[in-house]
Amino acid sequence: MNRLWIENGIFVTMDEQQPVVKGHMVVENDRIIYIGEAAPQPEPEQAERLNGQGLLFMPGLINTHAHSAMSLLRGYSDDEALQVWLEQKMWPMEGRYTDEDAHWGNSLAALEMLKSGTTTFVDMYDRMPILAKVVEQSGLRGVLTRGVIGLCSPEEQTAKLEEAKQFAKEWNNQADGRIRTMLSPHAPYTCPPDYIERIVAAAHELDLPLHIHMSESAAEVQQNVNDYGTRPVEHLDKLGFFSRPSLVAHAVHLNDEEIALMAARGVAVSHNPASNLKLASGVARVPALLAAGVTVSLGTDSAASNNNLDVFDEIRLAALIHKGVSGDPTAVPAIEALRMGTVYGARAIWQEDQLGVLKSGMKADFIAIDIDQPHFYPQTDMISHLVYSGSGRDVKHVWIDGRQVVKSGTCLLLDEEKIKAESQRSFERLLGR
Ligand SMILES: N[C@@H](CCSC[C@H]1O[C@@H](n2cnc3c(=O)[nH]cnc32)[C@H](O)[C@@H]1O)C(=O)O
Ligand SMILES: [Zn+2]
Repeated sequence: MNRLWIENGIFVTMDEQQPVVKGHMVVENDRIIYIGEAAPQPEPEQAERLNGQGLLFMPGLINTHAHSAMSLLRGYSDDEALQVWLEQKMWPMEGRYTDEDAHWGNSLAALEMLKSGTTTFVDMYDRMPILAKVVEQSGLRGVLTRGVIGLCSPEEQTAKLEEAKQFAKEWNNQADGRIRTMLSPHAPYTCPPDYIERIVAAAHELDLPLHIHMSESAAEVQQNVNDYGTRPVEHLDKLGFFSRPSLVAHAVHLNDEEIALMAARGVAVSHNPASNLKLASGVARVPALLAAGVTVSLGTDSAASNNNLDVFDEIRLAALIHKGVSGDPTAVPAIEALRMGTVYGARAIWQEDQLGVLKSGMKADFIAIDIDQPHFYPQTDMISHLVYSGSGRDVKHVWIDGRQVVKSGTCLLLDEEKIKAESQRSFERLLGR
């Protein structure tokens, strides 16, 4: 039995009932068992005690769209349009990856995510067993899916789908339940309709959710209309995609009918503001999506189009850019942006009953921010400070499933120096291959 009793802390809970608590939190094994202003009664026995003075505690951040292994390609191709970046820069480099490269890219991402306060992430890529092992070791929580590109022979399509199914079956609920799995056609423009239908059928067979890149650029939407006579949302709907719980990344170019259809089907969105700005894909219609009742969460996309994995950046961008493009300073208020990185993230991966809120009975996935720094003074509205002044660099401690994984900025379960050195060597080998 492990017990942790935090005293004297400020807790930004994301719980509508008591949004900010100054006081105590008690964790037993993987769960929060108490949070409140008064000291817990009776006093927890044999608990490790932590003085929360100078710390702000909040739910761990949830990154709902990433490609961890691509961390090795950070800074390799900047300032290009999506299709050029993807087809001419990323794919050739990814084609040269070995298992070892994937391991170091994934480890680098795990290190960066943990240290900047992400406790759960969604990842779509290949060589997924390698990432699953990194998740297992690092203590992270992940929703993992072997993404498949269908621009290949029917035999290769089948082999990729089988690999994706196998991975999903083998790893679902592994790592003490911290790993969940999904299936994912990469995008409507990289998977022919009949292949998407086969993937949807497999998701029904295995009872899994689906993930996909959708309506990221205007060119992609136009191509979908030219090739299939419909825009991507209707196209996927006709293929049965939304008959499964689904999470779509980007969703930048949507019309009102598409937003209404997504709301009706319960489709969740991973909004990736930094990646969309950098690739000049456009700005997603987040206020309209939220108004329609669509769950909007936040993702970094990969470090090759971001170029970091700091979800605080996405929170801040989400709170800023929609004001800028709409001319309405009340668009996406701070608290709503913070929800997108926590509660709505949990909802987008169908784990809102467990994650995203600090409340008795929830999983003990939480982070401690060092607020004894100039940019957090005067200590007034801490939600405003987190969104508009904070960053992942302010994260001091991280717990996942009640286990401390980052202590005073150091990852307890990963070898930081080795990961940095091996990532550097992997990248140099990739360049020379
Ligand atoms: N290599 C696999 C597919 C891996 S899915 C992950 C893919 O998503 C690509 N990717 C990363 N970010 C984006 C994005 O924003 N839009 C579209 N594709 C992306 C990434 O380069 C990678 O090729 C196959 O051949 O089946
Ligand atoms: Zn992506």
